[in-house]
Amino acid sequence: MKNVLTIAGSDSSGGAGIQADLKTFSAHGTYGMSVITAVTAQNTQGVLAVQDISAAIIAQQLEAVFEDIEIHAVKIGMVSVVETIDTIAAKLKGYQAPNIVVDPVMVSKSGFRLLQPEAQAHLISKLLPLATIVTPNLPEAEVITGQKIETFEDMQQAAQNIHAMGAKNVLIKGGHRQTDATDILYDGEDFYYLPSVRIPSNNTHGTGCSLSSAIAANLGQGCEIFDAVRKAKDFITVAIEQALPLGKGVGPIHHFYALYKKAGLI
Ligand SMILES: Nc1ncnc2c1ncn2[C@@H]1O[C@H](COP(=O)(O)OP(=O)(O)OP(=O)(O)O)[C@@H](O)[C@H]1O
Ligand SMILES: Cc1ncc(CO)c(N)n1
Repeated sequence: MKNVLTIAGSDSSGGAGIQADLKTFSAHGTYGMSVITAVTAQNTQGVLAVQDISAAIIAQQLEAVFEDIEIHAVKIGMVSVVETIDTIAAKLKGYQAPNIVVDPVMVSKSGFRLLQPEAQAHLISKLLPLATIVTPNLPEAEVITGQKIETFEDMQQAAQNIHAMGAKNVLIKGGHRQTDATDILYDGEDFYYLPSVRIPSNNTHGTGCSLSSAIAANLGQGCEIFDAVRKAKDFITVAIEQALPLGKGVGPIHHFYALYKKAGLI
């Protein structure tokens, strides 16, 4: 059994954040752990409020898990503020954490800001150099690079620019593209296209969180980077196809569908 840690915010509706990450880890047969950076009051319709957790408690959560349990991969999601980023960067360096997946969460699907503007530059300078892979969506890649991204060529250019900021691998996600939902992986040498049609679903709450957690679980289980991303893309596509029409807004994806199907339970 491989042990995978998420460092992220809590989503009370269970579709994104820590809850999506832990469900994804379980669906991949890994043992999931969590360091909570913020508590959001959130549902399928939006984010109502956020309480950031103090840097001291974040540091103690990190110490609690790293001092006790071997960790094979780490996913970083919502980090809110500068102090949170500093704490995470220092601890992950100190413990020489392996397989770090950075999902540079900035704004929720409903448009609520989950990363303070003054923390954006900090995320770039402190977390990207630690990243085995960083997984921006198109608006996040635009903020990180300062360039407009529309075409596949723009996505490739952005991936190269973000790679130059220190991330070993870059996955530019195509969930916000107008046409298809093709993602592009760049490993510093080659580009790999992960093609996908756009599934006409309103229930895509937590897609980004779950994709990055799936990549972390796959890396923790020993996959090479392309395999880890390709398997995660397959997982997210099935999970979106079978998404749950829960709530009055954007419902969650189905984290366990692929697993149940494989086990012959569906
Ligand atoms: N409608 C869709 N059809 C097929 N794939 C999709 C769709 N929406 C998102 N995806 C895929 O889901 C993954 C997450 O991408 P997306 O760009 O939605 O992330 P995100 O914006 O960070 O998500 P979140 O809103 O949860 O933060 C990507 O692999 C993307 O291609
Ligand atoms: C806590 C949390 N993290 C990440 C996201 C992704 O948008 C979200 N909606 N909520």
